[in-house]
Amino acid sequence: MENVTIMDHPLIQHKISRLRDKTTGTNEFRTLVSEIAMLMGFEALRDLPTELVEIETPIETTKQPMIAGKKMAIVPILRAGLGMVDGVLNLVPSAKIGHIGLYRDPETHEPHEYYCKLPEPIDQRTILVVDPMLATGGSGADAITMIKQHGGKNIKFMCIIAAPEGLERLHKEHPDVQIYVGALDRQLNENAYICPGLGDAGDRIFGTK
Ligand SMILES: O=P(O)(O)OC[C@H]1O[C@H](OP(=O)(O)OP(=O)(O)O)[C@H](O)[C@@H]1O
Ligand SMILES: O=c1cc[nH]c(=O)[nH]1
Ligand SMILES: [Mg+2]
Repeated sequence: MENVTIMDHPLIQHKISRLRDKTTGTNEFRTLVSEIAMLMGFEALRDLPTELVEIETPIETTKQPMIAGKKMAIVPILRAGLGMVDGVLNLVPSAKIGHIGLYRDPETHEPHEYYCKLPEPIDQRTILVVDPMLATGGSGADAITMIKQHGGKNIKFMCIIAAPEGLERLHKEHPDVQIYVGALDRQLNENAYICPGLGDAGDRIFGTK
């Protein structure tokens, strides 16, 4: 699929396997989500624009590449996306952060919006939307639609685990968005949870249930 990257790095795979284990507690779970976000972010941001900047080394003056401007936004989908923000911020400490609040109705599995605040000027930023889980794809697709309605253009989406159904939906509704997936799982179950998955990412990050 064009614009879709499935991570195959052994370090990422190992950490995702640790996340799946139901005996992994909140503390380790949070750390792993943050580490995976950083490793995936490294790949997702490989096309960040650079510009040549004059630098004086102890030997001579030279022009060398540096990240152009400070026009990046990380946009977590609340709540679970929050767990991925720190990891990406390690890579781009000056990034601005937007928030999109969506929860999935437990019966219909449809996403409901409850918050949206994005950094301006959103149309000039590289936007990295983060959410650990892409299940039916409804939340991811709606979040990207909201960002586009606010003027966002250059959008990437990064999730740790995706179901085939969600990946297909997101790609179909937003073919322009580059999608980065840590692991592509088998299927959704009757409650629209990802199998084998890791359970409810938000509950495991925040210790709720
Ligand atoms: O692809 P979808 O079928 O839309 O499902 C994925 C969404 O479900 C989870 O959020 P949830 O609604 O549990 O909210 P939470 O992060 O507050 O727990 C997850 O973090 C995604 O946002
Ligand atoms: O498997 C799933 C599906 C949606 N949201 C989650 O947190 N986990
Ligand atoms: Mg949840």
